[in-house]
Amino acid sequence: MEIRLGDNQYGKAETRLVRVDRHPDRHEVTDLNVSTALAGDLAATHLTGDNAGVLPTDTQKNTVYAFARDGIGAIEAFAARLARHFVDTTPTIHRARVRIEQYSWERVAHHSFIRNSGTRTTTVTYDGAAVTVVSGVDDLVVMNTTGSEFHGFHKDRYTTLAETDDRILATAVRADWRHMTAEGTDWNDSHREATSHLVDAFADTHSLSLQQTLHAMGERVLRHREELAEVRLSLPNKHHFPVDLSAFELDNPGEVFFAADRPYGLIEGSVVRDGAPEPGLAWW
Ligand SMILES: O=c1[nH]c(=O)c2[nH]c(=O)[nH]c2[nH]1
Repeated sequence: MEIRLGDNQYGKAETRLVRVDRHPDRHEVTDLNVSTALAGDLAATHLTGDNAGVLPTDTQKNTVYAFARDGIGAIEAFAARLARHFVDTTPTIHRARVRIEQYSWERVAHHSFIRNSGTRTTTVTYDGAAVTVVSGVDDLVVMNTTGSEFHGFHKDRYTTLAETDDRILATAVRADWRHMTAEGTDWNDSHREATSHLVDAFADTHSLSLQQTLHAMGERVLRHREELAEVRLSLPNKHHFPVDLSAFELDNPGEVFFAADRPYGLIEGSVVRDGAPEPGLAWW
């Protein structure tokens, strides 16, 4: 019986990096969580413990901090710089994936900030030939207090869910969108616009299911942003159940809800532009 080493990768997960840009009139904060993953000729370390081809994860972490000394810029560009460096300067490394989460700080005074919810994300991969860029958001919490229905669903002997023509629809959006190319895009502008299209579509869509809303959100982004090829969405259905107040001889005309945190429906899907380039390493 042959047993072989399968796919593998390694890196430093969740390097926390904060950079302060000190301008005379104001400070700016860049607050990141950076994860690197490298793959290549790494059989020796797995099979015999020969580490000659292993760039330590500690070095990967140090590289993140050292590169930040020159400035960070858009996280997509910073991730691409790191990914290229690991592959182009380490003979055994043939692929790098750099994932960055950026926490949002809003300046309220010269050097004072409030942290906003919602995280900007990117995943950049490089295989020595092509850079693939995915941008996104995570934990973008949105709610519609009406304009959402859910009825007509399949029922079997275990179904107890009541049909509704008016419910709260709330979710914490995770969205990842794949760029057509790695060059020529204003990353900050593209990110701001794509995020605002997602939110607008969530707000504007009269929803018959969260699945329908998911499709509307992805479609809205692709219709407006020609630099994007595909949007993948993961939408937890943050259920809000009307509380039965009849025991207290009170009615509840859609005003008092129990906000459940689990379990939650998890609605996931992708919306793709016809004829877009193949994803390559985008989702690796
Ligand atoms: O928008 C919804 N989609 C579902 O698939 C589903 N299932 C469920 O119980 N509630 C909902 N809501």
